[in-house]
Amino acid sequence: MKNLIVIKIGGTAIDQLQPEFFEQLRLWQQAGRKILLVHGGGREISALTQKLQLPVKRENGIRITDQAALQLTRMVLLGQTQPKLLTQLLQHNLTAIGLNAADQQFLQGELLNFTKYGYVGRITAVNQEFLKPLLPKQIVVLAPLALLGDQWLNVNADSAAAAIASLLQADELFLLTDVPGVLKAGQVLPTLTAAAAQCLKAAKIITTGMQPKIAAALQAARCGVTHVNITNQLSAAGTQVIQKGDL
Ligand SMILES: Nc1ncnc2c1ncn2[C@@H]1O[C@H](COP(=O)(O)OP(=O)(O)O)[C@@H](O)[C@H]1O
Ligand SMILES: CC(=O)N[C@@H](CCC(=O)OP(=O)(O)O)C(=O)O
Repeated sequence: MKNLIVIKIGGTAIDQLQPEFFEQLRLWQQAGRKILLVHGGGREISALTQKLQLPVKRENGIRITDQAALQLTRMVLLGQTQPKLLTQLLQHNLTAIGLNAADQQFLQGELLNFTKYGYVGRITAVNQEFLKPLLPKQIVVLAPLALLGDQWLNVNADSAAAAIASLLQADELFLLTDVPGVLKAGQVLPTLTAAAAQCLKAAKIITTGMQPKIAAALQAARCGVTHVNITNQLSAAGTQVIQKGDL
């Protein structure tokens, strides 16, 4: 989709959005760019899980999601995180609409590995006919959930944003997080290839939530999204994740 920018905002990053973020969205909209926001909410899901004295189980940065965890995830993402982001957009006079996977079968998915992760999926289809007329007029805000038939699936938000950007052939994907990019010895790496990421993972320099983020970014770069950046602000390039011939 021409002129499309997909921005993923991590659960922590939502609480740290600066006025410049909203100003940039406004400038892009005025310039005719289409904007789709995918929000996380992992920290809030874990907080509620702990409050209810249930175990928080993760593997490779992915939440192991049984029925109870799925219910909590849906509650937090659609009842707490998404309205919080929509309210901030409203406060900055930006027109936005929040959608979930079940609206016109908006986001469809498939299971990742039920034995390992439970009801965790990846996004396989976006209802483009429904989306197209919405996008020029408003910012579309999405939670990282998908439907397989009538079964809801929890999707890592980085993976959701990358899949959506790939399926829609976005020009740009920003993975906004709470760090200025991929760090090595305290410095932001300006670029990152798959091969470099593998070495840094083996050296335990890339750990926890940064692992699925980089995997998602590489996937989007491979699928033809022209610019893929991991950063903490839209005005800073942070780390550009690039597709190389050595994958
Ligand atoms: N090499 C690295 N560079 C930067 N952050 C890293 C690295 N390795 C692990 N991390 C961790 O990854 C976190 C970002 O992932 P995550 O917490 O899942 O963010 P988000 O909620 O925005 O998706 C950082 O806050 C940091 O703690
Ligand atoms: C399968 C899986 O792990 N889903 C994530 C969805 C939210 C998310 O990714 O939020 P952040 O981007 O804020 O971490 C979760 O349950 O935490």
